[in-house]
Amino acid sequence: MARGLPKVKPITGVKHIVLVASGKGGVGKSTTAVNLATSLKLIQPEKNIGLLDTDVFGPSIPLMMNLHDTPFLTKDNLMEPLVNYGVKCMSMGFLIAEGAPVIWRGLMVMQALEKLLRQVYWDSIDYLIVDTPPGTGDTHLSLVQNIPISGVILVTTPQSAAIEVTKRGAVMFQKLKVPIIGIIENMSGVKCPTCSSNIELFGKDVSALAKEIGTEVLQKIPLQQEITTSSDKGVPIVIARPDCEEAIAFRNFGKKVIEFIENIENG
Ligand SMILES: Nc1ncnc2c1ncn2[C@@H]1O[C@H](COP(=O)(O)OP(=O)(O)OP(=O)(O)O)[C@@H](O)[C@H]1O
Repeated sequence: MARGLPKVKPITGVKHIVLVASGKGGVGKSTTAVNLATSLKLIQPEKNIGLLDTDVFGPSIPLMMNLHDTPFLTKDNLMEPLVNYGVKCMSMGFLIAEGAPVIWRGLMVMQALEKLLRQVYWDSIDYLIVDTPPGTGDTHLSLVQNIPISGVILVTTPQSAAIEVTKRGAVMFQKLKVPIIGIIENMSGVKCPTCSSNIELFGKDVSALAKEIGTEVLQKIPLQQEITTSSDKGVPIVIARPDCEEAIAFRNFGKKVIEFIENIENG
């Protein structure tokens, strides 16, 4: 290894780390991470699931998981994750006052990330889902250089602007030798409230991108108002309306992620 590069070191107690990333902001990355983590717990209740929010500037997990307390410290000065829906969560949002802006330089962001990676008492976790900031920046590079990552999920909307940056993200992860588990096509269409036909809002074909980067579209998630309203209330759609089409789609996606991890475990 070149001098000065950090060494990849597991997070104590954590078996598998899955990143959720997107090129563009606002495409539903946190929504995907939250519904994936809660789906994994619903599908495999015996497993321990963690959700780590590494978006230091715009943490969404406290709102989406309805967690607003400050973590306790263990006697070894490690932060105890907060738990909801059976998922252990950690976020910068637990450590700063709600609504307060984070005005930090890069170095401070890296120190915060180090804290989130190394000073959390996860105890024992089978799958740690890591929500990342939008784009491909310092945080992504630091994650890849510091912790072993089983795979990454790319989230995009079927819109040229989003697809283009997703491709750049994919190339970055490929260069860094992080396996791409697949793509989530979010807001993939909207159901007409009168005739139920699918309206393709953005109209681009994400499967072409998937083919180009040698992966697959794991799941299409429609644009559905209830995803936003339940998410804003701190209840992921897979918990709020487990039988709706979107919740089934998220669970289906969760099964594919489990399959991917089990394939790694079985060599
Ligand atoms: N399929 C969907 N249907 C309806 N609303 C959605 C859907 N996916 C996400 N949203 C809503 O869109 C908004 C943005 O979603 P989210 O915060 O998950 O995106 P993000 O990519 O993580 O954003 P950021 O760039 O801030 O990290 C949220 O209000 C969320 O509830």
